[in-house]
Amino acid sequence: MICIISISVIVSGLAILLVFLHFSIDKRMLYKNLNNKHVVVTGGSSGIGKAVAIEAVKLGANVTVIGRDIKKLTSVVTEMQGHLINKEQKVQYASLDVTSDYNTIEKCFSDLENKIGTIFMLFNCAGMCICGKFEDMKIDEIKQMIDLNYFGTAYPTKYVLPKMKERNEGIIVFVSTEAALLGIYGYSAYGAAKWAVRGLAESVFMELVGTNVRLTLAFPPDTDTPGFKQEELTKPAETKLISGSGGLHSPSKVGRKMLQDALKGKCYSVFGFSGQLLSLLYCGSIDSVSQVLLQIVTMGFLRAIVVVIMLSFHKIVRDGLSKKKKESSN
Ligand SMILES: NC(=O)C1=CN([C@@H]2O[C@H](COP(=O)(O)OP(=O)(O)OC[C@H]3O[C@@H](n4cnc5c(N)ncnc54)[C@H](OP(=O)(O)O)[C@@H]3O)[C@@H](O)[C@H]2O)C=CC1
Ligand SMILES: CCCCCCCCCCCCCCCC(=O)[C@@H](N)CO
Repeated sequence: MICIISISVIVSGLAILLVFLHFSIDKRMLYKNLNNKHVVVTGGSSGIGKAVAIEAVKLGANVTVIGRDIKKLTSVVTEMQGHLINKEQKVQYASLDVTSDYNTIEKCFSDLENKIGTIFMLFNCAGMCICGKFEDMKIDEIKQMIDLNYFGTAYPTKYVLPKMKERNEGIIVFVSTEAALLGIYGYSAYGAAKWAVRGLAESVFMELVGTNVRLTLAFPPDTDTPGFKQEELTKPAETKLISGSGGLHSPSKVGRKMLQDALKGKCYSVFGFSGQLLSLLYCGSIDSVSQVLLQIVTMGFLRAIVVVIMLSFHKIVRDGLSKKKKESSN
């Protein structure tokens, strides 16, 4: 009897929760194309940002790519011109260091809008990783990680956000990393900056409730870009092993998934098995009833699995330590 009563209490509680969620979660926006829309991609001259920019051109957008090196920028503009789908479409570049002070960012973005129109979508892809244990990092590298990855995202966002809210339309994408779902050896200064990006996003999510402006927070795994090749040169062996367990993915696939998720109005954009697993467990988003249900049903079980995975990562670190101890005593 008690059993039947408790089961029916749980079932009806769940039903009430589902109905509540159905009516309380903001409906997702859905865009199928980007015709006549201005899309700005910081870091659009290489890697993931370049892939996003080309994908946006294929969807009919007017695209601006931002970076520092003019050679790389002009070559991407030429590449984008090869993918235009209509005659009115415009593509351009702007040379800007996103770690500049806010006034410089504001001036550049306002010029961009004067040239090809109000910004509908901002992709913050400019960023980089200097790997190393925290105690081995140079002081200016620690600062550089925050200046580029955090302020390089926060300032352009500060410019577009109030205008988007005023128009009640627009999409912003933050590019974080899987290393901002789970702290990882060797991604200390970099990871902290990307956690800051995530922290900003998760507050802004709530500040956007009830509006038609959307923010997508992307958590890419290792992606085979020029930036990735550069970071591999100084990456600790432990970091390579741990980070590599999520696989190495192509920038075009990662960029396309990110753009599609953003057009669907998703809060989180993850890639591959590791992204699904980590975002299920270390979740801060409420995207849909089915997502919440899946989290509730699988959380305990998946937590157990990830504890084992994390312990295996600890073992990699310990093994690395004893290997180094042995080497130094020889
Ligand atoms: N590749 C990977 O494994 C992963 C990457 N990420 C993140 O994805 C984003 C893109 O990375 P990825 O494609 O690998 O990097 P790339 O190094 O290939 O491209 C970086 C882009 O950012 C631009 N950029 C760098 N510094 C500045 C600056 N100060 N001002 C303006 N533009 C700048 C670069 O142009 P220029 O140098 O000319 O300025 C380039 O266009 C980064 O935020 C990165 O942290 C996240 C997870 C995994
Ligand atoms: C069967 C295996 C399951 C594994 C589950 C857990 C996997 C954790 C992987 C963490 C990957 C972190 C990638 C960071 C990429 C990044 O930001 C840098 N490349 C910087 O550019």
